[in-house]
Amino acid sequence: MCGIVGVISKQPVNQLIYDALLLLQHRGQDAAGIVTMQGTKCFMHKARGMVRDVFRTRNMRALPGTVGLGQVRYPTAGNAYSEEEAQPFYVNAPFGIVLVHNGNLTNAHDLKKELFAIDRRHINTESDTEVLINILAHELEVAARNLPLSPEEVFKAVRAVHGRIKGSYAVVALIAGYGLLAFRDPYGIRPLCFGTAEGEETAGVMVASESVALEGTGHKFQRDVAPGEAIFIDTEGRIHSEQCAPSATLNPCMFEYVYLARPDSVIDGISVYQARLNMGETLAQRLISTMPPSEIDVVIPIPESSRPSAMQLAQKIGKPYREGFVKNRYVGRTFIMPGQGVRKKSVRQKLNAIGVEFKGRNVLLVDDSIVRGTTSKEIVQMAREAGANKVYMASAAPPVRYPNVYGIDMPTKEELIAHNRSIEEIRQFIGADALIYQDVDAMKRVVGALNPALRSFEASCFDGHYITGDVSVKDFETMKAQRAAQGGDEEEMADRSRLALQSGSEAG
Ligand SMILES: O=P(O)(O)OC[C@H]1O[C@H](OP(=O)(O)OP(=O)(O)O)[C@H](O)[C@@H]1O
Ligand SMILES: NC(=O)CC[C@H](N)C(=O)O
Ligand SMILES: [Mg+2]
Repeated sequence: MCGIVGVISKQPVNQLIYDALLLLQHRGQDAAGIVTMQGTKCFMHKARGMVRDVFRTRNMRALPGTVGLGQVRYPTAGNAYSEEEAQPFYVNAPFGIVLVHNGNLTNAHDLKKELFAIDRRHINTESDTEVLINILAHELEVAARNLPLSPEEVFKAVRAVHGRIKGSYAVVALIAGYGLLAFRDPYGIRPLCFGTAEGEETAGVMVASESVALEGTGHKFQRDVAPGEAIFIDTEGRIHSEQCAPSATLNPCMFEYVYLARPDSVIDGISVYQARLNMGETLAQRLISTMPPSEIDVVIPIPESSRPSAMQLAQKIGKPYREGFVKNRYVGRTFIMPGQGVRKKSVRQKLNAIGVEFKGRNVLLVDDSIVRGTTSKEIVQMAREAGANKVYMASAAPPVRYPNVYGIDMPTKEELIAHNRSIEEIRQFIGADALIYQDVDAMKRVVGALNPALRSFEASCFDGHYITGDVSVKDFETMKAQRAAQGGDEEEMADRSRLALQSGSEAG
């Protein structure tokens, strides 16, 4: 996941995009970038780091114009440490295009070769987003016959793009002098929505990954972009839209509801907060059928994302909900940090136990998910060090057993604690006295119940079913090789750690 935003307004958009990116910071902590457009001229600033570190006053002043877009990056392809792979990407022909992307292309490698062999386009980085912008550029070149470029020609190009790229993608692009284009993959895996602002001075349209970015910047949520749909907002602010995929279906990523998104966002008609409450409720039912709640003295969430589920679970089993860990708000989200060394170190820097909540008690720790087991292993140990009698652990999500290829950085099964391990083996690894997991079907049922029109979710990391149907063993091998090629440069890791620790997280 990454956070993306695009806006067309009557007023300068630099501050608006900055504010929206701050609201999306929880989706990417590695790099940030903004492009604005004045007339047909584009102005760009992007760098590694969190939004507050990347944009200084002088950078903001150098971003004029009433049209623009931005991104916060959480790398899933290429290199986390490369400044060149920070987004937005730019190509000068045709027209001048700037693009931001949330998602992951599964055929980026083949497309890269194809782009050179057929289109004679050179790709200079390992980023799948650079591939994507070049595919869009090529298809716009083919579709645009006469000037001026029409919305129909833009949609024709998007139809061709859907035909070539595979995987997950929510995209916002600027076409210099013409407007803002947004589209979502035909499976609707990654989120994208848009809203409008009223008023003589402030009228405008914003497209963003999450509704929280719209609300927090004074935009009224209009609707989600449909899977396969493209929306083109011309420089006058007129909204054109068209379905550009022949058989689109909605399969939002389940991990957005589990962990990625902010709880105050609504994605594809489902409140993320309510989804987490519901997961807490079914987890409670499962717990009651596994062990007598009378053995538990207190329920303690592992901040931040597990709070709604833990709260609901505690209420359901009739036990007190207490805050036993304090989160250092100046440490970012650990799961989306690159490199296991940094993640491990950051758990202890991020969370600290309040002794009085643990001493002599049987505690049930609740987390939203257990992925690599980094957090739970450390936390269980911290609870014991704080004097807990028994330490039970519950996960509001089912075991994460399969790699994700759609924009969550867990490309290899070997790094997943639940891969090829029984629940008992995982329990031993994290050192808990008992371990309870959510059930996959129960999770789909209770989250799905919040939008009856929704038929399915992209939940491959839990059920091993890859919705796009074209992910092969070769793709996993390629991702594994890419990861290995990135290596674990210790200096870079230390650098990353410093950056992450210096920056505050805006995560909900
Ligand atoms: O098993 P692991 O590999 O440790 O990954 C899972 C943990 O990582 C996330 O927390 P994170 O600190 O990223 O963010 P949060 O503050 O939103 O909970 C998630 O909420 C779990 O706590
Ligand atoms: N998490 C994402 O959406 C990543 C976008 C893109 N694949 C990148 O690595 O930059
Ligand atoms: Mg967490």
